[in-house]
Amino acid sequence: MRDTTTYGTADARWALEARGLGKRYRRRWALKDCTFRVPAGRIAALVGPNGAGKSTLLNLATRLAEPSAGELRIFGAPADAPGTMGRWAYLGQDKPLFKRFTVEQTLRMGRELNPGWDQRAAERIVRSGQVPLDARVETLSGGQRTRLAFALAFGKRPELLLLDEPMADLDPVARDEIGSLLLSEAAEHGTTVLMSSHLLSEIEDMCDYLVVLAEGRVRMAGEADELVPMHTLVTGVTEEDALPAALNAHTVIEVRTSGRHFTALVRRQGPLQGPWQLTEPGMEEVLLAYLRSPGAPALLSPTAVPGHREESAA
Ligand SMILES: Nc1ncnc2c1ncn2[C@@H]1O[C@H](COP(=O)(O)OP(=O)(O)OP(=O)(O)O)[C@@H](O)[C@H]1O
Repeated sequence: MRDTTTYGTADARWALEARGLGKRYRRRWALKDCTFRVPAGRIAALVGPNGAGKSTLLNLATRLAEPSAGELRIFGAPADAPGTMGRWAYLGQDKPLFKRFTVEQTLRMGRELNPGWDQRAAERIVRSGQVPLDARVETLSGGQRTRLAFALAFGKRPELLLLDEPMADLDPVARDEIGSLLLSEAAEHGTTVLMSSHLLSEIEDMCDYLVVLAEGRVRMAGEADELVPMHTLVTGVTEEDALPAALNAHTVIEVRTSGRHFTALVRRQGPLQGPWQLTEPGMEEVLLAYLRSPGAPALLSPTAVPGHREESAA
């Protein structure tokens, strides 16, 4: 039996906190030794290549799967503690809705199943997308269904919204609309969002916190504003067909060469001095480099390390 008594109000500042979290399917670890946290109120991206463990992490948070190791806390309480389930809403790619229900009946079901239901918010979301209340779900377009699924999720008034590539099947216009809707609803209610996505431009536009997974492990986690500026793109000429030795003082995440020229994304460990051209990478460039280099040393900003200066998230 797990301890459900030790969490207090201070811990609730962390929407998610994983310590040594792991999930094994037969002999293979889908998620291993994951330790990170996400402060409440952030729009966090969950990024990683196919098979990195993103859905597994969301399944552990939503209790669709049980951890094989470690623990996961949601607002300071174990994910399986009584009462935790009412604090989050989950939206996956498949968006299970009853096809024969009308939009209105779907919202009524949301109201009947959820004690804290916010009918006004749910209706505002469907109406702002011109989704007719009397239309049957089976007649809605993919974008309209996604909007209805968002209305169900936000109507629950969750403190934490967990999204597994919810916009993957939308066209660019619908994606932009739903993205704006998500940001404005989350800002209005102070909702924490953890959103898995493969679209780096979408992440750069929407997210202020990053959790990067590769091969089941956390490769990077923390405030985007802290993590991205720790990196520099270095362009120069190789020395004897290799990266200049002076760069070894830094953490080289990724190197690409073309003839005698190299471009390296490095995590600075001090001043960068040499006959090189230095540029500041954007979030997308940093994420791409980490996604292409799953073996790169992990990077967690202090906010993302459980137990580290708790006051830093305030
Ligand atoms: N129910 C399961 N049984 C066995 N293996 C599983 C199961 N679910 C996931 N896995 C394995 O765990 C690993 C992580 O899968 P997961 O779906 O979490 O990755 P993902 O990052 O969400 O990938 P994608 O971007 O493709 O959706 C994969 O190797 C996958 O095959």
